[in-house]
Amino acid sequence: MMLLIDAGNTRIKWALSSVDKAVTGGWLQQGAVGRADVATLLQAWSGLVVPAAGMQVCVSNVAGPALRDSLQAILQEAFGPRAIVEWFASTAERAGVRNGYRHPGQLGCDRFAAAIGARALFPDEELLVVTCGTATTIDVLSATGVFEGGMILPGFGTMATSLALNTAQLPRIDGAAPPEKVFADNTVDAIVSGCIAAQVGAIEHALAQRQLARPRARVRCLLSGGAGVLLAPYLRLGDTALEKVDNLVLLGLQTAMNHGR
Ligand SMILES: Nc1ncnc2c1ncn2[C@@H]1O[C@H](COP(=O)(O)OP(=O)(O)O)[C@@H](O)[C@H]1O
Ligand SMILES: CC(C)(COP(=O)(O)O)[C@@H](O)C(=O)NCCC(=O)O
Ligand SMILES: [K+]
Repeated sequence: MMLLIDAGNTRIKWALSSVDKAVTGGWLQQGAVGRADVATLLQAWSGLVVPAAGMQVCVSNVAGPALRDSLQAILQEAFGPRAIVEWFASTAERAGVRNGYRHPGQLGCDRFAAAIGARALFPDEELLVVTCGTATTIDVLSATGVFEGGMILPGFGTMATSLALNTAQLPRIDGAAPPEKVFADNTVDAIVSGCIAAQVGAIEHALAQRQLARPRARVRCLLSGGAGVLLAPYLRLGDTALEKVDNLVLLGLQTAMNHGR
């Protein structure tokens, strides 16, 4: 049994996985909580049955040291010394993915995990790995498993919130429905439409740049993260296949754990 944890800047996602190495995904249980509700994880995890050999835990945390301390305390309280915890980190190579960052440790460990998960799902394919969370990241993984590099931009929610914070007249748009028209006739729809355009535009631009650089290569685009569902219907990727994948980071942690260091 393995407890996999993806602590992002907005939400903490987790899943309990069996140790059957042949299976990718196949969660026994899963959940997600907002960062402010991290304490509620104690209740969720205290009920888990701990195997005799202990509970293997793998955490990807990009949400800072305070959240790490909270998670550490919760894991300690839930499992005590029976928790065997790995704090997943970006390294030069893991589970068949080579990290092309100049300083490998600087790459967000969620991005490295997502790349490992992507390669487990589509081995030997060139992939554009897009994660639409607090930030949107757009990363290129070569068919030979090299994380070649990527882009970071404000995520959909972060973009919209920054407008509300930095202007006098623009409201927050939390939970707004997708707009009926691209060129909107009201403020909320205009913000949503603009932020969708920025996100979708960045993804399409990234794909076009990759195709310019390698015209004959086939690329598959993987879309993950909280805002992925909102954005997917607007993406126009031509011949490029689009796969919506839940929990790419958790899949990557599972793959990395099964692969060993
Ligand atoms: N139902 C939804 N519709 C649109 N956007 C959503 C929805 N749920 C979450 N989001 C967006 O997803 C982002 C959080 O996604 P998540 O993958 O949990 O981020 P992180 O990994 O950074 O914690 C928020 O910025 C929010 O904009
Ligand atoms: C880019 C990120 C903020 C994404 O975080 P998220 O949206 O998943 O909360 C995170 O991967 C991070 O802090 N990266 C470190 C810098 C880098 O990857 O280059
Ligand atoms: K992200």
